[in-house]
Amino acid sequence: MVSSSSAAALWTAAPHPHGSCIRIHAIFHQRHQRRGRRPVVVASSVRPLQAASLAVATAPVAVASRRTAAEEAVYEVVLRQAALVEEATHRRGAGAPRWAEEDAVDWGLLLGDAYHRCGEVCAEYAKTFYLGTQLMTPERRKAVWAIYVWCRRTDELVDGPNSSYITPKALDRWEKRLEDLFEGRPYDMYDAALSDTVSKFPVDIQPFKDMIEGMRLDLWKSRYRSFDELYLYCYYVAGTVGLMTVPVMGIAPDSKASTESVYNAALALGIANQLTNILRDVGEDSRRGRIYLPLDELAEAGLTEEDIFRGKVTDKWRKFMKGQILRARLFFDEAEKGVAHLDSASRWPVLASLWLYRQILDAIEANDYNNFTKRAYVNKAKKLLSLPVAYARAAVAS
Ligand SMILES: CC(C)=CCC/C(C)=C/CC/C(C)=C/CC/C(C)=C/[C@@H]1[C@@H](COP(=O)(O)OP(=O)(O)O)[C@]1(C)CC/C=C(\C)CC/C=C(\C)CCC=C(C)C
Ligand SMILES: [Mn+2]
Repeated sequence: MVSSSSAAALWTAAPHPHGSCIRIHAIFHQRHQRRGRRPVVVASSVRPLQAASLAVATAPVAVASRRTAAEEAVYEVVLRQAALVEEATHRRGAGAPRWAEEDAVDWGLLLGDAYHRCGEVCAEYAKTFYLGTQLMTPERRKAVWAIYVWCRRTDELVDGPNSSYITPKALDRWEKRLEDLFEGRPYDMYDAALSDTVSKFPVDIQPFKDMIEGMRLDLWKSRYRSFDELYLYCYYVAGTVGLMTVPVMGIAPDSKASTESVYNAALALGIANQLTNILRDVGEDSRRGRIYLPLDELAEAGLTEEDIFRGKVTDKWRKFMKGQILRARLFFDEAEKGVAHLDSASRWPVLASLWLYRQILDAIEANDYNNFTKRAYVNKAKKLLSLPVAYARAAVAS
């Protein structure tokens, strides 16, 4: 949660810069058909983990199972984003970056200031992550900050001090504003930074729209019947972040991995983070009338909604939690495999954030699965240590 002064800072209106008219054309399917590529068959090593991990509490991962409807929907976006990146690489090879043709307007000082403010917001809300961005190239660092700020603001709409005023209409307006900034018509300074970022990197608008969709869900949905439903929610609010950021962080030029597999790993990191968030916040969410746990799995474990509201740690609860933690760890494992394929300067912050988040799961165990009244957290010393350790690991991997 954030302080109201920070929230206010995020919402400060700023001058409307006159942007260039840069359009993102993310028409994966058309290109796909035009080039007569094979339909995409997802190899088991790169397919999302969702269906596989349904059986998490009882059996080893059954990777061969078919993709579910939610996975299909999410994977479409992964492919689209991957195709955009491949196209950008292709064009760069041909000596004509897509964005260079139209990027005629120099926003000069205004833009510098906009990015600077994004950095300040990051430093305030996410210190470790901010530190982790310091080794990235300035262009990449600024772009990740701009994406971070847009995500933070979007989350603020439904979780911040003004959340009680937020209606679906307000989210529609936020989405229109997103479309405008992708077309070079930013509304304020933070938007201007993102507008510049999406003109320079091959970022697709869909993950951003999907994050807003996740916030729409939060306005009315407080139960998830199955993991399939929960997976889609996690994709919307967190998996999308992976898809937004990989085009900026870059894939290592010498990586042999397919673009899709790197995106899958990025998606997995977002899902893992959100599942961890959910497991950490069970008590807090239940006090707001929300249960982000798959109801069918709760029932299978012999637990009811009442048990969640009562908040008593029982053996049934411990067993249930062990299964949920195992599933979150599987997603982290999947994500970790992808980190080595990122551009070397970007591995460090990603690895550090992965380790930090994963340690929240250890903390839940250390609290004897009492996530009703005890908040699982990673202490400052561990947080600080994660950066140099991740740095050393990332250096070894390059
Ligand atoms: C190949 C490979 C592994 C690439 C890595 C790709 C990558 C960087 C993935 C990032 C994954 C990530 C950090 C996801 C964020 C997940 C998250 C915690 C989402 C939160 C949603 C709502 O949660 P809730 O309301 O339940 O909880 P709170 O109490 O509000 O916390 C979010 C808050 C959505 C908004 C997300 C952000 C503000 C984070 C955005 C982060 C970035 C743009 C930077 C990511 C970069 C690095 C280096 C970690
Ligand atoms: Mn939130």
